[in-house]
Amino acid sequence: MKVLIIYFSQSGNTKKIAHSIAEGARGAAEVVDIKSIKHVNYEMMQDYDLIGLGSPVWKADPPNIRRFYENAPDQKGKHIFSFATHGTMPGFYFPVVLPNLKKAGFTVIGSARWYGNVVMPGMPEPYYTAGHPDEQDCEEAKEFGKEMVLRSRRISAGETGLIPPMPKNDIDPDQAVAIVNMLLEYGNPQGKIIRDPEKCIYPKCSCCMDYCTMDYIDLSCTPQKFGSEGCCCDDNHECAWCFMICPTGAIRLDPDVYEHIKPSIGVRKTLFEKILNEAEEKGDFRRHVPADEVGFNTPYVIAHQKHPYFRVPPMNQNED
Ligand SMILES: Cc1cc2nc3c(=O)[nH]c(=O)nc-3n(C[C@H](O)[C@H](O)[C@H](O)COP(=O)(O)O)c2cc1C
Repeated sequence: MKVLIIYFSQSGNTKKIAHSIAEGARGAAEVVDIKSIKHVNYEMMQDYDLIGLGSPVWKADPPNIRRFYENAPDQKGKHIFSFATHGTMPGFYFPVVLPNLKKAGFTVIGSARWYGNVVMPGMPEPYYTAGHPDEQDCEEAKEFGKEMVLRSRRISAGETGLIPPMPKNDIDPDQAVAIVNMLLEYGNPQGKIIRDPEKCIYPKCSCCMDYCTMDYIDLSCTPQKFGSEGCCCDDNHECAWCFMICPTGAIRLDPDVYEHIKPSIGVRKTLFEKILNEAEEKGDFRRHVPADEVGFNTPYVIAHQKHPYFRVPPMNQNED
């Protein structure tokens, strides 16, 4: 059996889980390849019997994952499993992603999710889920990878009863209201993203262009293109990665990041704590950061006041 694991990962959590899943799958399948979604096309998927598709949770699904399944040609029953990493509110991911994979013609044979640290300009540092994915998460991911290969084989051999039902849309009402409100927000809730060409050192650096989830940036053309609007980014998917990884501070949020995040500090605290306390009681969440040490007074970009706020490796050094 040939398995292809495809992932999108901004801050590295999903990539770590994807590699653990691949390691587990290698114990049961002949060939297991792993690739970032940036390096995958539909044609190459035809060579594989089983696909694994993973990403972080962004409200529901990140826009590049949505683009992947919405544009996919009919997959004629090809087996797929879905996996995700997330912060406090994973609720909408599987109920949105799995039916869409089915609509694209995949047979969805399983799904699993793990907690991951959250790196966003205005989110607490440390965050509640810091330390995840940890060793136990990776062990679980290995098991999951192996189980998916074995399940795919058995389903192909006729045990179609092993195909799990589509998830019920039974999200906790508080979480649902919070997520729906986020989805309805107009523009980027973290602020409009603006690039100052005077401070930009392109072509010496092309980080923002290489890492843009939506390929919104092209600094090689004239006039240069930056963001969803061409001259700035105001996409409501709440990404601010170019701002986080720019080494020179050429990319800023408008209104100014400090002014922007001040009013939102602590707004979601009660909800986050309620959700995580319940998850902890159910044994779904293991804390590495005690609740009273979560950095609500030190949002990420205040805790890390140096550029880049988050260091990414040059794209060509990414082995997958
Ligand atoms: C733009 C953005 C939106 C996010 N939205 C959610 C969300 O709605 N629910 C949630 O639980 N986590 C959310 N997160 C947290 C990520 O899902 C979490 O940090 C994930 O582990 C990141 O994975 P990565 O390191 O592979 O990028 C969001 C993170 C970002 C950057």
